[in-house]
Amino acid sequence: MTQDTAARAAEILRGHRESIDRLDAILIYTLGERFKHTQAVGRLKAEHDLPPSDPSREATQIARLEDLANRADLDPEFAKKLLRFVIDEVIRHHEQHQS
Ligand SMILES: C=C(O[C@@H]1C=C(C(=O)O)C=C[C@H]1O)C(=O)O
Repeated sequence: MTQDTAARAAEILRGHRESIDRLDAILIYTLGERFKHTQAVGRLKAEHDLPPSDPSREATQIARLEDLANRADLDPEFAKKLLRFVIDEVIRHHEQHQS
């Protein structure tokens, strides 16, 4: 590899990493906003004696996310695992609201 091609590759890598950093920030802020709403849902459920989890709502979301993932060129299995991970954390919060 010449010095020129190495410098060009380094520049391309830097550009990708800047984009990755911006997208990571979007992911974190988006998750923060999502958790604000789910915390409000958790308080509402606790006030009205509703169960922490809602499997039928989850099934609808998983089907929707699978479709979105396919359209976004994202592995649908990964998208489902990610949503499951997030929802499990939300349910844990809801259980804490009820105790
Ligand atoms: C947020 C809710 O509570 C739980 C968490 C969900 C989520 O994080 O999307 C979905 C369904 C519920 O199991 C809800 O009922 O809407």
